[in-house]
Amino acid sequence: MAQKNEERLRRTMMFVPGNNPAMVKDAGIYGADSIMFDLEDAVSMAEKDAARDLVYEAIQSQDYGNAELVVRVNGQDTPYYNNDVKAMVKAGIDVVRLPKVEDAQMIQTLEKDVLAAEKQFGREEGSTHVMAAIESAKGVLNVAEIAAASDRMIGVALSAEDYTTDMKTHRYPDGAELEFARNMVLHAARAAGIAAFDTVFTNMDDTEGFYRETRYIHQLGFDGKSLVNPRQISMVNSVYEPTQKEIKNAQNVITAIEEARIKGSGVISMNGQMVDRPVVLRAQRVMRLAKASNLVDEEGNYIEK
Ligand SMILES: CC(=O)SCCNC(=O)CCNC(=O)[C@H](O)C(C)(C)COP(=O)(O)OP(=O)(O)OC[C@H]1O[C@@H](n2cnc3c(N)ncnc32)[C@H](O)[C@@H]1OP(=O)(O)O
Ligand SMILES: O=C([O-])CC(=O)C(=O)O
Ligand SMILES: [Mg+2]
Repeated sequence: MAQKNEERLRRTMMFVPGNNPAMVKDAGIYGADSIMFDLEDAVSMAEKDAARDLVYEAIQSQDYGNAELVVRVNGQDTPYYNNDVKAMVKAGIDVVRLPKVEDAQMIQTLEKDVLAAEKQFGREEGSTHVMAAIESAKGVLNVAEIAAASDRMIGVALSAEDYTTDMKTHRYPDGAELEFARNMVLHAARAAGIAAFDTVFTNMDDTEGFYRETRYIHQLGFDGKSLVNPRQISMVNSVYEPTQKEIKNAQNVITAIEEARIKGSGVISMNGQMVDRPVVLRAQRVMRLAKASNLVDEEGNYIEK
């Protein structure tokens, strides 16, 4: 079952077109934290039913390792939405990603439909998580209530291709057109205690632009990014990978606070720097990222390369 909380890293959520048998089959080999099968915009109208069947079969039969399995279903205003939700819950998907979410009511409808499908197909009630893609001005303005709309919510994602279209602009290299939306999505996610995902970057040849954008959203505090291509996974991971200095510092913080706890104190001084709960929480996140990047062993010791 999917982990809702901080324990699961969600740096990379890779779109996999649901109508492409080879991509669906091999999606697990690239090491994405989350694999997102797409039934929506990557799939033509004529292929909607075939894609749903293909993804359903793959979830049942393929081994995707530890990756979280997500499906982007078709929107609630389409004739495909109901069958998508039913089939994916029946298959045991971890997370249903609803596109073009504009208000909390849409998430409450999804929650009701997911619960009905869990009951119908004998799946554990509450085991299917959901997330929202924010793709319009209305969605951005309502993102705080959307993020808090259901206990099943694990995250909110900004979807900049549709969003910039709605805003009557397009994407520029400096990203100024996304500044407000990025900050709204991120703050809504943090206030609701769920993950924030930045949008896709679609120019496969612009590696420098991809790094620049990833460094920027990492600095803002996003958990990760939606991706369209396996080559983008290692680039995101390298940006999210902590440095040796950050790891050593995190280890010292965790050791020092543990020693302080034994002595009955919650706040200590380390090299002139105050160490309290927020510092410890940041250190624990650094160690989770270090472990996921194979930079430390099970005991948390740095692995010299
Ligand atoms: C705005 C939106 O809604 S975005 C979301 C919808 N869009 C998508 O889902 C698009 C997904 N991505 C793709 O289809 C492709 O990566 C493209 C079209 C962007 C680029 O295609 P290519 O240049 O052919 O990719 P590339 O040469 O890097 O492919 C290398 C390998 O990775 C595989 N691959 C590429 N993209 C993906 C993917 N998203 N998922 C799984 N496998 C993939 C290819 O099949 C290929 O495998 P092979 O070596 O076994 O033949
Ligand atoms: O969710 C995404 O990043 C892709 C997408 O649909 C969009 O940008 O409109
Ligand atoms: Mg979109």
